[in-house]
Amino acid sequence: MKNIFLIGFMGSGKSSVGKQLSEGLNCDYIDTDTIIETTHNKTIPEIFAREGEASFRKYESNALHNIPTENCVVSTGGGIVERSSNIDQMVETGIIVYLETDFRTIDKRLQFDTSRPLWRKNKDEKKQLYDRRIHLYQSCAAITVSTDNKLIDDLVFQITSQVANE
Ligand SMILES: Nc1ncnc2c1ncn2[C@@H]1O[C@H](COP(=O)(O)OP(=O)(O)OP(=O)(O)O)[C@@H](O)[C@H]1O
Ligand SMILES: O=C(O)C1=C[C@@H](O)[C@@H](O)[C@H](O)C1
Ligand SMILES: [Mg+2]
Repeated sequence: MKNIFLIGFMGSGKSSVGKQLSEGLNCDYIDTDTIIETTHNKTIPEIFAREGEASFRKYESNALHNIPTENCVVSTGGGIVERSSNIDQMVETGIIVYLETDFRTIDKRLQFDTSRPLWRKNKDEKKQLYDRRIHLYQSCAAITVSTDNKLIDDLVFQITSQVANE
């Protein structure tokens, strides 16, 4: 099976959906954020605070470049599309699924979140980041699934059927 890369903004559900999707497809599961935290033995907020975002992006590209070449569902970090080399790798080696989610939905899902350094910014900055990134997600996705008002189970079902047609 080709790798399946889940992309989308913070809070779109890449990690929640990815785990269940991999179980349904009976394949391996990888979350690039988890790989980074395990490899460097630090939380993402610690990496951002001590080393900065640029360092985090290097770790993220390394994590992506070292995953197995097939049979994995990969939940990426929301900023994976910030580097074009990451996009190229995902396009060339797998099927990219974009979990499209309204900003208002994300704002609601992450209202009490403190684990995402880029979500701690003010609302205008977060909306600007969202507006800039949606074009990147849209431009590289083979499959787009809207997650607003959808249950994780239903998203897993929808993605499983759409991936089978690829
Ligand atoms: N379809 C959904 N319906 C309701 N809540 C959801 C849905 N998908 C995700 N959530 C909730 O939103 C929060 C963020 O989800 P998750 O961690 O899976 O997002 P993510 O896309 O992996 O974010 P990140 O880019 O930061 O890794 C969690 O509390 C999760 O339970
Ligand atoms: O959108 C982003 O840039 C991020 C999303 C998270 O998955 C983590 O990768 C980190 O908090 C950065
Ligand atoms: Mg995640």
